[in-house]
Amino acid sequence: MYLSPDQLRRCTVAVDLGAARTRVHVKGSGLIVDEPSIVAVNVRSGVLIAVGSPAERMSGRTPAHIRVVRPISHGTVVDIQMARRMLRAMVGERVSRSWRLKPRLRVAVCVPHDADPLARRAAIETMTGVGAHRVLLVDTLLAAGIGCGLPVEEPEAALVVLCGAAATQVAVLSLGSIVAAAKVPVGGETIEQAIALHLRNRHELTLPTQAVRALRLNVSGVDDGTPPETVVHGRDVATGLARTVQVNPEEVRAAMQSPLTGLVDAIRSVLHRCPPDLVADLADRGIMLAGGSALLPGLDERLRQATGMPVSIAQNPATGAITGLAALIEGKVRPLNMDSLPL
Ligand SMILES: Nc1ncnc2c1ncn2[C@@H]1O[C@H](COP(=O)(O)OP(=O)(O)OP(=O)(O)O)[C@@H](O)[C@H]1O
Repeated sequence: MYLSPDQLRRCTVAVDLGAARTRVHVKGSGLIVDEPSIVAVNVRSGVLIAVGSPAERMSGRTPAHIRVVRPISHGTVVDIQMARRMLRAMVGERVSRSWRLKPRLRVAVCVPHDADPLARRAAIETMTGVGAHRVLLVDTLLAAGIGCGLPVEEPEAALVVLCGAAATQVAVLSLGSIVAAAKVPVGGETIEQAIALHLRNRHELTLPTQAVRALRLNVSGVDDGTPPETVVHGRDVATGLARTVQVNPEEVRAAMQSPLTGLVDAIRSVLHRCPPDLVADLADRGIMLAGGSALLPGLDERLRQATGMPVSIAQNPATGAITGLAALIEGKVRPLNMDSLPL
């Protein structure tokens, strides 16, 4: 069964429910939401206290009656009620009401390539709960391929590596379909865990999640040369007291490298499952990196060395999937028949 371009063009809203960020594009208005997929809720009263960035800042700093919740995990809605409340709050009461009043609102949603029927159903129920009359599911990898400007509708191979927060998906696309794909549990969050483990072992320091993220992003911004040491504040593993240490960005970079081995293996396994003609196409075009974690320092170089193929980073890697989905509903993509995702 195929999703025709016409079916997608009748959608008004495109949604990417990511483990790290939720993105909503409304036809004619553009990207109206790009926020962390996090809510803070008062467990006594059930009241939503904060959504998106303000809720993220509360993470790890809340009293017992406030819980910070991530309703989406690994690209799958794990708490439908909370995901609906989060979406309503993010788009705003006025837009949310107009969705509910629209009698035939059609929404296109990205779902991971390997989403099982439960995960697909959860995405549909989340959107019907915020006013969607019909929900069309589009493979995130196809959307990302389109969003990165790859010619996915042509009879030639395009290799997209979508590096998200919790996982990385790899696919070879041709003729609007996925020829071979793989998913590995490697992403921005895995890298942060590796850095946290390194700091614990090397400096006997426990760092809050947000400090690890800041450290990683700090290191990402450092060009080659002699990077300055970074001062980090955490809790001493032995004494439990606050302590400050100086961390060399080079050691952080080194700690970030080990989880990436799984990524190279996934690319190799996808290429092994492709017909030789398609693999030959990729010798010139190479690998397209998308997703927020595509910006990890040295990732492109590491993949270049491991595969011997050219590697490029999408212009706006983090918004690749929503850009592609938006192009589909806005009718900006040349006609292509895409595999629809069965329920
Ligand atoms: N400049 C940067 N350097 C390194 N990593 C970054 C940068 N900007 C964002 N990231 C990381 O990218 C990840 C988020 O990427 P993205 O927005 O593609 O995820 P998502 O679509 O929500 O997740 P998933 O695809 O796993 O559901 C986070 O882990 C974030 O820390």
